[in-house]
Amino acid sequence: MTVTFVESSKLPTPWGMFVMHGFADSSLDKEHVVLTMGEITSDEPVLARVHSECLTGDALFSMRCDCGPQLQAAMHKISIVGRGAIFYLRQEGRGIGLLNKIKAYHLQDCGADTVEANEQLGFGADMRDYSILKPMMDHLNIESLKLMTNNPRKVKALEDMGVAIVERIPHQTGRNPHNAKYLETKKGKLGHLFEDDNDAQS
Ligand SMILES: Nc1nc2c(ncn2[C@@H]2O[C@H](COP(=O)(O)OP(=O)(O)OP(=O)(O)O)[C@@H](O)[C@H]2O)c(=O)[nH]1
Ligand SMILES: [Zn+2]
Repeated sequence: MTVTFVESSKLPTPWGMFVMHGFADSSLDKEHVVLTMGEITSDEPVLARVHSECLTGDALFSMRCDCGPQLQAAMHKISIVGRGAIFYLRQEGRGIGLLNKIKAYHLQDCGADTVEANEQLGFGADMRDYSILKPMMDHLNIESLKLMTNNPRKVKALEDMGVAIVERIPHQTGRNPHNAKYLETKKGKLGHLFEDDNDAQS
């Protein structure tokens, strides 16, 4: 795995000015970005979101999942404190890719849940590899994270790689009638921690 820094630029957004750092991942032929705001290199843990690419949710306004609202909420929370980082990892469809995710959605349209659909396609429930994160953190001199996530397996996977996570910050938002079953499956089969049935913006 070789992740190398390429360039940084400004990225103005509705939540303020971020700096966008681009990285090339030669082993997967992928391009990742990290959005940062404020001074992130001090010892103080960095408010962070490790966000897995979801073209449908992040860019196409899909209501099948909660990814788009989660991304926007993370940018909003970071803008409030004026300091943080969003690692936007190109792990579409929990690592199976966009076209396989569409196949999985088709199976879900026919009654499977999100885990069963992956399994029917011959994949594990979650195929993500977070090892790309550490070289990006090292390049940016980010030492420890306050991680916005509901997924304890993500926290464990990062900690097992040596990423210091000082706090997990619940990140519930974007529930709607189209993703209610999906969120229940994430809670029941993937261990996601949802505090109640309503959005709990924190
Ligand atoms: N294979 C598959 N991937 C999905 C599906 N719905 C969303 N995804 C992908 O799931 C990834 C996001 O993972 P989630 O399980 O929603 O959440 P998480 O990142 O593990 O946890 P949080 O940090 O709490 O958001 C993105 O890459 C989405 O493209 C689905 O039905 N099938
Ligand atoms: Zn999504």
